[in-house]
Parts: sequence; structure tokens; C-alpha cells
Amino acid sequence: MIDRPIYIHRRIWPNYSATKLFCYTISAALILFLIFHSPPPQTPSDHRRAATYGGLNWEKRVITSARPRSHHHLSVLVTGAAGFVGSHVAAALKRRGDGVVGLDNFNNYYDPSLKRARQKNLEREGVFVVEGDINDAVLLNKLFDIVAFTHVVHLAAQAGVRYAMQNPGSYVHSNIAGLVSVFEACKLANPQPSIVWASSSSVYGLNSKVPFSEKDKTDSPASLYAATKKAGEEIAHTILHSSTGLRFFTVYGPWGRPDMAYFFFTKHILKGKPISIFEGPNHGSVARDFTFIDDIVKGCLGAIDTAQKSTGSGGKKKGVAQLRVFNLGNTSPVPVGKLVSILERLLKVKAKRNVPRNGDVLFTHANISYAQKELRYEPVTDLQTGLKKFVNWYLDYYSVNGKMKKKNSS
Ligand SMILES: O=C(O)[C@H]1O[C@H](OP(=O)(O)OP(=O)(O)OC[C@H]2O[C@@H](n3ccc(=O)[nH]c3=O)[C@H](O)[C@@H]2O)[C@H](O)[C@@H](O)[C@@H]1O
Repeated sequence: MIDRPIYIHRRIWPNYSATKLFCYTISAALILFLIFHSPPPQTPSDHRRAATYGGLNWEKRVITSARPRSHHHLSVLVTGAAGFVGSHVAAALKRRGDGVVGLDNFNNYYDPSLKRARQKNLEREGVFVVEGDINDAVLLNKLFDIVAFTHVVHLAAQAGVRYAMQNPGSYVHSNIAGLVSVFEACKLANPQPSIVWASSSSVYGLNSKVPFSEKDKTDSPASLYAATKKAGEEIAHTILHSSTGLRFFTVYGPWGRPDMAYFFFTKHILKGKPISIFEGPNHGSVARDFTFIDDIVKGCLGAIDTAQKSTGSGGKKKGVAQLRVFNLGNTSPVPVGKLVSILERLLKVKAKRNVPRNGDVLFTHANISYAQKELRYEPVTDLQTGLKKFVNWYLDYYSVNGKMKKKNSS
């Protein structure tokens, strides 16, 4: 068996006629031509790619945006940079001197104009947000070819707990396939970046032991969203040698997500539309450990600054891997009814309340002692203070945008 290839080579080559050789040379040339001129494998965003990325000017923008202020600073790729948490984290990194490149597909899960507005803010700060999909391996590899990112903060995801009933595929596309695509690109990159990514408090599912600790079991998810986040934690374990997953607890604040309750409650209360405040069995209230965005950003920075590089590549570990998962919560759950009362006071409008039953998890409550110890994470914003900041932003943003819309249509 071992001799066979040598035999084949020896036997075939001396017997080629000139014509055969000529034909083989032409075929080889043709194959090479096709390889170099055929399009790369199809990805979901291929049809948009030519228009949105590539070219010398684009590469220059990426390089400039990724350049840190000094060699003490980082160079970070933030996926989901036009999203709620992503835009805040990208801005905070840039402000402290790190180089930042954003990546976002600007999908229409919620109003894309809000994502464009966040992108404009980031551009003013000097952050270039590349328009592309995390499933586009060609794009990811290109970004890693152009820039030696020290860190990747992977925040792009299909969010929302209840939308999974309408569009389950979008969770698999972003939170499973997209996550694998990002992690694989990080693994292939040379040098390999440190990775911090967004998991979710929803992984605790029906856990009833409070407060939720990272050591608790997370094998009873109550939604497909939760299941994909839990899967992400397992996938991180298999693909990456080092990674930090952050279990965010119902993050809220200015520039937030319109699909979240505090956001659309505000909209509906102002419009006089009824809102549904879910309740559990036996009329039990539903509560969340609502966590303000500025506190979450500090937690993310703490995770980034303590994240270690991969300990090896090609399946070979050179040392102990740093595989971490942290709760980033507020440690004080508030019933949704109380959240609505705070909004009523801030908006000076009475809400029209419905109280239906729903299958959501009854409460979330973070034990944050691990994050306090390792990341120096200390949330300082109570719900009243945080919602005040949100409401001020909301009224300002939508009155300005409302006026602009009216102006444009008149
Ligand atoms: O902590 C998390 O990991 C998750 O937090 C939120 O999920 P959720 O807590 O369900 O946030 P909302 O959809 O804003 O709901 C907040 C609370 O309001 C309740 N709610 C929601 C909607 C509604 O119409 N009525 C209502 O009472 C929910 O049951 C929940 O208790 C986010 O939407 C997820 O993306 C995130 O991963």
C-alpha cells in the first residue's frame, strides 16, 4: 500500500505522449482559470456584498477604524454594532482609545432606521460599521486578513424570547450558524483574538433556585431563544480554547430595542393603547432583574480587559484554557407591574392594563459575585433612575424624528 503512489508516479509519467501532455496542460490551465475566476461560495448576504463591502477605499476605512490610539490599546471587532448593546459597547471602547470596527447586517427584525441612527452616532465617534452578515465567512476572513484584531466582541444575535414562535429559523441562522461562523473565523485568524460574547439570563429557564448562579443547572430552557443561547455556550466550549460568555439580564436603556416590553409599553401608554402585563399561575406576578445599559457596558469592558487569548490552535492546547461564563444582572428583580407604574409616573399618563396568562419564565434574579470578583462588575442603577434616562431619550428621539417625518411628508 505504501509503495503504490510511488509506483503510479513512476509508471505514468514516462509513458505520456506529447499530445497527451498538451491536453493535460490545457485542462490544468482551464481548471486553474475556473478556480480563480469563479465566485466564492454562496452566503445569505452574497447578493448585497458587492455593493456594501470590498475595494481599496473600504479597506482603508476598516484599517483606520481599527487603529488603536496607542499600542497599549486594543483593536476590537464588534458584531451587532448597530444593535442596542453593541452600539453602546463600540462607542465606549472607541472613547477610551481602542480601535473598533463594527459589523451588522441591519436586518428588519425591528425598525432598521433606529439601527441606522445608532450607526450615524458611531460614525461621529470614528467607528466604521461594516454592513454584512456574520454567516458570511468570506467577509469575516477578509476582515481578519486586513486587521490583526486583539479582541472580538460577538453581540450579533436574533434576540427576543417570544418572536421564536413566529420565526424559529432566524434563531438557528444567527445564534447557531452565525455564532459558529464567527467562532471558526476567530479560530482560523492569526493571531487569534480573545473572544467575549453575549449569552443570556434566559438559559436559566425554569430554574427556581435564587439568585441564579453560574454553577446552577441550565438544562430546562423555556424558549427556543434560550435553547440557542445555551447551545452557544456549549459550542464555545467545543470550538474555542478560550472564551467569555456574558449572561445579560433584561438590559434596558436609551437607544434600546423596540421589541422589549419597557420600550413598547412606553409607546403604547403614550398612544393610549392597552398593554398586557403577563402574570403567572395563581395570579402570580412576573418579575425581571432589569439591568441598565451603562452597567452592562462596564461589565463588558471588564470582561474584555480580563479575557485571555486562546491557549492553542489546530486542536493543540498549550496551557489551561480560560472558559468563563458570567451573570451580568442587577441583583434586584422588579415585578413588571411595578415597571409599568414607574413608566406611568415618568410619562404622566395612566396605562390601560390587561393581565393575561403567558408562558414566560416567572422571574430572573442574578447572583453576580463571580463577575464582581473577576470583572469588578458593580451595577449602580436602579430601575427608577434607569427608566428616567430611557424616557428622556425616548421623548427626545421620537419627538425629533416625528417632527422630521412630518416635515418630510408636508
Ligand atoms: O434577560 C435576557 O436574557 C433576555 O431579556 C429580554 O427578555 P425578557 O426578559 O423576556 O424581556 P422583555 O421581552 O422586555 O419582557 C420583560 C418582562 O415583561 C413581560 N412582558 C413582556 C411583554 C408583554 O407584552 N407583557 C409582559 O408582561 C415579560 O414576561 C417579562 O417578564 C430580551 O428580550 C432578551 O433578548 C434577553 O436575552
